[in-house]
Amino acid sequence: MEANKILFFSAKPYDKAFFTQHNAAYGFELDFLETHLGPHIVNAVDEGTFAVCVFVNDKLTAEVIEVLADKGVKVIALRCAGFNNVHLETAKRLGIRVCRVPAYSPEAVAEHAVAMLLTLNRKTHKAYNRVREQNFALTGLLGFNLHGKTVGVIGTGKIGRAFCKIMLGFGCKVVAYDLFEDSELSNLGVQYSTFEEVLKQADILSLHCPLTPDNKYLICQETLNLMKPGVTIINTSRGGLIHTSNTIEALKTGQIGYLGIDVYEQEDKLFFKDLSGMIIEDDTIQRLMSFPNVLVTGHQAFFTEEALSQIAETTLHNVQQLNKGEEPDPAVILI
Ligand SMILES: NC(=O)c1ccc[n+]([C@@H]2O[C@H](COP(=O)([O-])OP(=O)(O)OC[C@H]3O[C@@H](n4cnc5c(N)ncnc54)[C@H](O)[C@@H]3O)[C@@H](O)[C@H]2O)c1
Repeated sequence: MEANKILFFSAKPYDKAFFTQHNAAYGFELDFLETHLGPHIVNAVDEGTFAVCVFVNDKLTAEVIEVLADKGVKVIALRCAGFNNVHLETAKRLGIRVCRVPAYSPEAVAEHAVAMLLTLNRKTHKAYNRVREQNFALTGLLGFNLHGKTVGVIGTGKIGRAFCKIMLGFGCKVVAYDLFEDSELSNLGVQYSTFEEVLKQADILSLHCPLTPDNKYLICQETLNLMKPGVTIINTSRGGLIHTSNTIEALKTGQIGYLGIDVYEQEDKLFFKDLSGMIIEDDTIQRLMSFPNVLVTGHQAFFTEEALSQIAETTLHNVQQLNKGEEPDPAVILI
């Protein structure tokens, strides 16, 4: 019988729910493992597995991919956009196809960035706790309007574009920096400028560019010094864009007025896990979480029903095409 099984790694209950629901139209055999894929578990992949379905923290090293090839696995299906965790050369050499979900819901991430901003500027995170203790006093909850403020956007791809449009709707002035200018956004009123100029003008800065070797620690002491005192920074992109200890110093001096982060450089040891009963050894995240003007969420910007539906649908569609010997869209196929 032809292999029809997809084996999932790092599977959470919500992955199981959305993939099971969408699979009704595809009819694959689905098997879900909670563990990450790595050398410790790859031997458990059984023969007859057509595809492994993986997420951001699974480790598809050359060694792991060689075992997958030995087991007859034909496809590595990433249920995310990024693919820095897959050794593509080995997959290519061994004839394993690699597909991904390049875009699922830019609005999900853009709207989360806005949610973080609105939480910080109106202190709703504090108000929520306060009223639960029947404290209806307003002292300490003074916020500021977004209307009329200058919002700096770094990266105006799919997510940055959606974010710019929302901010224009709030009546903000939007200044942006990208390697490529988007004429649709310029026509809507977004003003492109140099990176330094965006930093100098922004009351609020939101990061929407990918992390590359060239832009690691884009936000560091040097660039923080260019910004307006009391600037608000939102990062829903990648933790490595921000130099965390420089940021903590800038929070202490007030150079950063508010910080909202959905991503953190050392997040792979923390995020997507319930550590509520554990001692966290990472003092940096503990220091960050101790500031009243810092909001941390655990890489949840993508986490909407619409995005999870799209991820399941695109992934199953990709695997089905490869299973039938059809060639998927170039945007989804890496190898
Ligand atoms: N928090 C989450 O849940 C989540 C989910 C999805 C994506 N993301 C992050 O969001 C990022 C953006 O996603 P996208 O779908 O908009 O990507 P995209 O490829 O559509 O857009 C990225 C944009 O950044 C620009 N860019 C690249 N390097 C730059 C630099 N050094 N300075 C300024 N601009 C630069 C590119 O030209 C492009 O326009 C992803 O790379 C990922 O890191 C986070």
